Amino acid sequence: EPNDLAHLPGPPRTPIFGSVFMFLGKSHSELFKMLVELPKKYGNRLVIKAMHRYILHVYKVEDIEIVLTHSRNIKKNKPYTFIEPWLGTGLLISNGSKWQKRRKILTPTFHFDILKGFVKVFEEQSRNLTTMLRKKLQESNVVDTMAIMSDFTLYIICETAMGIRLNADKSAEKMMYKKAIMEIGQIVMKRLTTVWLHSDLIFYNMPIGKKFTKCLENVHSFADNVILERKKKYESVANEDGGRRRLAFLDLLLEAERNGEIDLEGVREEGHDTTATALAFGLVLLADSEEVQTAMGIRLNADKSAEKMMYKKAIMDIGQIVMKRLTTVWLHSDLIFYNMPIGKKFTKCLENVHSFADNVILERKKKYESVANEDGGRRRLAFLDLLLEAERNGEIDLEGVREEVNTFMFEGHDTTATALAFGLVLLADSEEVQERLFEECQRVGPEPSVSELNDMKYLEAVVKEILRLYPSVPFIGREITEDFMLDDIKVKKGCEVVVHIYDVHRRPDLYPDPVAFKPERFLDEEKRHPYSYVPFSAGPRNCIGQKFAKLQMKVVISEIVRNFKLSPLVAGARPDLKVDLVLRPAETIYVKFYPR
Ligand code: HEM
Repeated sequence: EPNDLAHLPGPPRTPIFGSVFMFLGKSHSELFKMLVELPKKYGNRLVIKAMHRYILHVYKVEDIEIVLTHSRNIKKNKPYTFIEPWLGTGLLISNGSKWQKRRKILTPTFHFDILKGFVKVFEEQSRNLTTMLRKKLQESNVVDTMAIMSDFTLYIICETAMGIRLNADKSAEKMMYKKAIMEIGQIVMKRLTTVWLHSDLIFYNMPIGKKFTKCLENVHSFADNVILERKKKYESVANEDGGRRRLAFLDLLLEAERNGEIDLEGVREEGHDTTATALAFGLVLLADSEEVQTAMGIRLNADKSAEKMMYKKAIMDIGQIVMKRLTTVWLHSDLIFYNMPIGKKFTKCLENVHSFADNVILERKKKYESVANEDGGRRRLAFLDLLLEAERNGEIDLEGVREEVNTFMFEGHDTTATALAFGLVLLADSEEVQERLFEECQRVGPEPSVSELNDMKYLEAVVKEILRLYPSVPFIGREITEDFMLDDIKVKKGCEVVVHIYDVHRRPDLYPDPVAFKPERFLDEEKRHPYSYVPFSAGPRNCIGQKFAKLQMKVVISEIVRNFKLSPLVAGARPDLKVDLVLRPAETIYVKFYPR
């Protein structure tokens, strides 16, 4: 059966090797330029043959829609297998039922409600960044954008998703981790474009493969430490609480209080309701039971026994008094009741039960807040806790936890960091955009809430335009597992399809004056094909962290614009790019900062 792809245009193919030779010996930035040139030479659908593999590259919006929305062709293509030793088959790389199950477990951890809690961390880290920058500017105005942004995003992913604060004593490990990621990206690209390095046997026995192994050790040791640290904390809380699930009744109320859904008085009332119910059923002794203690998330230990006795006695007395009052008609009057010894005793008893209940609330609140504050005010079942809980329940093993931590630690920081680093270059080059943003920030005031951030339309347009010009993941690929039609051509099982996000975003027919930085493009509700803008991909394998990424970008960009004026080293200059796992500048990029 003839292969439709064999007839599509593309670089010259030799019978056995296909087109692999054209990539040999090229630098990473030369490779990037070559890739960008391909559609100009060969059109919107082209094929590169690598040995026996047909790799279809698509640039047409309609084709991109078909590929990305296909519900069963969700398997990632060959290059992803080269990063499997690092990320395992975590969410980015896995497929089939494993991917489905994991996606289901992890989706709630990036729910909008959870993001709202993360905004505090975004803000705090943005303030730390501006403080750091102000200090730094006393020596020099020239700032390495990638360096500051990758620190910023790494702090954030660790603090929000992992529940771990990276402080000064971890800076050596952090540096090693970041350096290893950069090297892994370069090595993987070298391997991809050098056909004999595809063989594991050859690759791992050459210096480049040995270096790769060394890098893996470094990234894994960093991630393992994060897991270990959080696991220790998680288990210490879980064990203290007798292995119960963490969001006990009282925690839920305290959480609601933190979120402003209920006030402290409400917490007290709810807490007392339980007492009241217990009373009503005459189950006074319930206060002594495991269940009540579990619900409240506290342990009544020996040093509380006096208070506990007092509480139980008070409850007994209250029961007796209420019955007496009920059956003695003149005691129904508050005026009489509270002025008689029985009423005074009642008041005393109330004080005792209230003080007991209040202490329970206070104690748990202290513990709850110490955890919540340590974790930067985030909600408690963040990403890593949820995984650890799933591990406790036997839904995932520790290796699975590792895969996801490695995946999210990388995807969750490096992508956003590069977008921000490029974004600062673009902003620096346009005073006009900075001023317009500054005005919008002034209208809202410092520390905008999530809904205020969402209302900042110009900020939204700026973030979109940054990701149009510099989509952190410039291309993505699939291995076809089920034949499908791309309009008139049949794409068969075993082929690979590559979607070029970067190139689509710069097509002049879709974006007039495509290389210009014009956030205004996204202000008018002009009808644009939805698949002409896909920085986060689309369809079933879209980015799980897109809201997280955009919100984080908005917070830090507005904080920077509020505090600094940026200017370029060379007006109008745009960095050369290179192939890597994410879009990277070929050289370090600098921007000048001036305090406002
Ligand atoms: C500006 C920042 C970001 C961009 C441009 C971006 C882009 C993308 C793209 C294009 C994909 C599809 C990849 C593919 O098909 O191979 C993807 C997937 C993914 N992203 Fe992001 N991403 C960003 C930030 C984040 C963040 C902050 C997180 C985590 C907190 C994250 C986690 C993931 C994961 C886990 C996947 C795989 C999802 C799946 O296959 O089910 N990303 N991202």
